[in-house]
Amino acid sequence: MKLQVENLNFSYNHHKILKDISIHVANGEFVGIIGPNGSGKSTLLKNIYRALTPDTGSIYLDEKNYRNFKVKEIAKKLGVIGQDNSLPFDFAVNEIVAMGRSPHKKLFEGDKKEDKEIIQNALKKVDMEEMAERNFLYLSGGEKQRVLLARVLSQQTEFLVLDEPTNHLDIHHQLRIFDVIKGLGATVLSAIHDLNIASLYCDRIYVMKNGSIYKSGTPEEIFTSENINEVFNIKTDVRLHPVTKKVMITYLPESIIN
Ligand SMILES: Nc1ncnc2c1ncn2[C@@H]1O[C@H](COP(=O)(O)OP(=O)(O)OP(=O)(O)O)[C@@H](O)[C@H]1O
Repeated sequence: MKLQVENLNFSYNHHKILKDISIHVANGEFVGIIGPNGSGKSTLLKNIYRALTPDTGSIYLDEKNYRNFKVKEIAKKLGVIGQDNSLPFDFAVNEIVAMGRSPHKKLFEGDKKEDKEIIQNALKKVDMEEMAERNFLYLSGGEKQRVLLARVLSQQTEFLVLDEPTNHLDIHHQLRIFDVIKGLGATVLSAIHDLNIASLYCDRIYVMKNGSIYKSGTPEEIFTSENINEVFNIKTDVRLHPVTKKVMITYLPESIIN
């Protein structure tokens, strides 16, 4: 499944937020979006997962214009994790994960054996099997995030749009979730704050600044000290890690290096 966004513009109350955005994600590619707070990452993803409607521009999924997809058709193809997981879900964890199966079913169709296995497997992947019967409302922020990830895994879509999917997770679960997502072989577009995580997992990265695409390229091309300084106004030391063979960024804050 591939995505193409062409010349997308979006405004909130006549205030232009996204300016002429064109991006593409190839089939099976893992693409990150990085950028400072307020640069427009979430707004772009919301336009892509149809929570917002662009002012102008086009979005294509496998060459088909988005406007020509029915809602259920999109839900079979596109799994989404938004930024806000404080949803008022008064349901058990396994019921929420089961919701991921609904695009694949008819109205009022119950869970088959195959659905139950998919749900169980999704819970296992995010380490939430033990909490399957717990009420979602009373979970910690990170546990809620893992449940919503399990829901999206149970949806079994070819394309995932993720808005900082691990921002509430401890480092073990961050790596575990990204390993799981990477292992799916799905097409992924994800906003990521942690530059080292982006470097580890992304094939390609778009950098956003002030509502525009500032640069795009491989992690090696994007993560230079110069680029990071231009976008985030910080000093860094960047080198290729001998074990991961990925670019690793060490932050050099003023109070520590002086
Ligand atoms: N509902 C809204 N109404 C008006 N302006 C909004 C709304 N939501 C976001 N904005 C503004 O749009 C701009 C882009 O916000 P967005 O959330 O897309 O940034 P972001 O890059 O995802 O930031 P962060 O890294 O903080 O999550 C910001 O200036 C923000 O204040």
